[in-house]
Amino acid sequence: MKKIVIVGQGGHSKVITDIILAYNEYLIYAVLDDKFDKPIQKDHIIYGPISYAESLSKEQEIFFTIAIGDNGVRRKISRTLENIGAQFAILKHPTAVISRSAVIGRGSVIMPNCVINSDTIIGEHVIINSGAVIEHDNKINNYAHVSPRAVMAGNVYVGEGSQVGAGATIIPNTKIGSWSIVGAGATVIRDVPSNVTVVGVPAQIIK
Ligand SMILES: CC(=O)SCCNC(=O)CCNC(=O)[C@H](O)C(C)(C)COP(=O)(O)OP(=O)(O)OC[C@H]1O[C@@H](n2cnc3c(N)ncnc32)[C@H](O)[C@@H]1OP(=O)(O)O
Repeated sequence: MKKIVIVGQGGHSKVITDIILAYNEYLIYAVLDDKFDKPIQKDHIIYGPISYAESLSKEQEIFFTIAIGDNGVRRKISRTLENIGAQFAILKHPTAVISRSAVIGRGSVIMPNCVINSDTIIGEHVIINSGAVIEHDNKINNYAHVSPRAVMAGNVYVGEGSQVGAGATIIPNTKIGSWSIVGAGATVIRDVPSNVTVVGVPAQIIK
């Protein structure tokens, strides 16, 4: 079995652990978080600070997953790990329904009960959270997060680092810029620029 290192030990990390355990592809080898000051071993798992990734990355057949929900922090850590040559796992819960023509980038996580339809492209280090529906021909860029039960209709574009809140709906042919936030429950009916927050039905910019 391939070894996996989970970076981050918060709520998001618990769900990622369940996804790893749902498959027999990876063995949880280490959990890294800066709440640990030095590496220790417990129940056959190494717990240590994130800086310990450098020694772990030199081992054979070892993969990393960044189990941190904050998109900016995930980007920062991914860059640090890339610089030390880390390889990233793609994690897909067995209940997710994913089209054969969909493409999923390294480091991305597809949570339980998601649907990802034809010709959709999911970038790197993206989170598609529980029960989200990503219809055909979407492009979800690096470090984005589609929260639980959000619905992206056909041909939606989500820019780098943006978060689509829980239960939000984006109508077809709509573009969300980079590092924007769509509030929980919003319905987006027109393009959203970069670096803004939108809420409501229909969604309006509040920040
Ligand atoms: C497993 C997981 O948990 S995955 C994580 C899923 N997370 C989410 O879905 C969170 C999505 N986040 C939200 O919806 C947040 O409320 C945000 C980001 C839209 C706004 O948060 P903040 O920037 O802190 O704004 P704040 O709470 O100050 O609200 C600003 C105004 O917008 C309103 N507002 C905030 N969120 C929403 C919303 N989702 N829908 C409608 N109105 C909203 C507030 O009532 C407030 O209105 P007021 O000025 O008239 O009082």
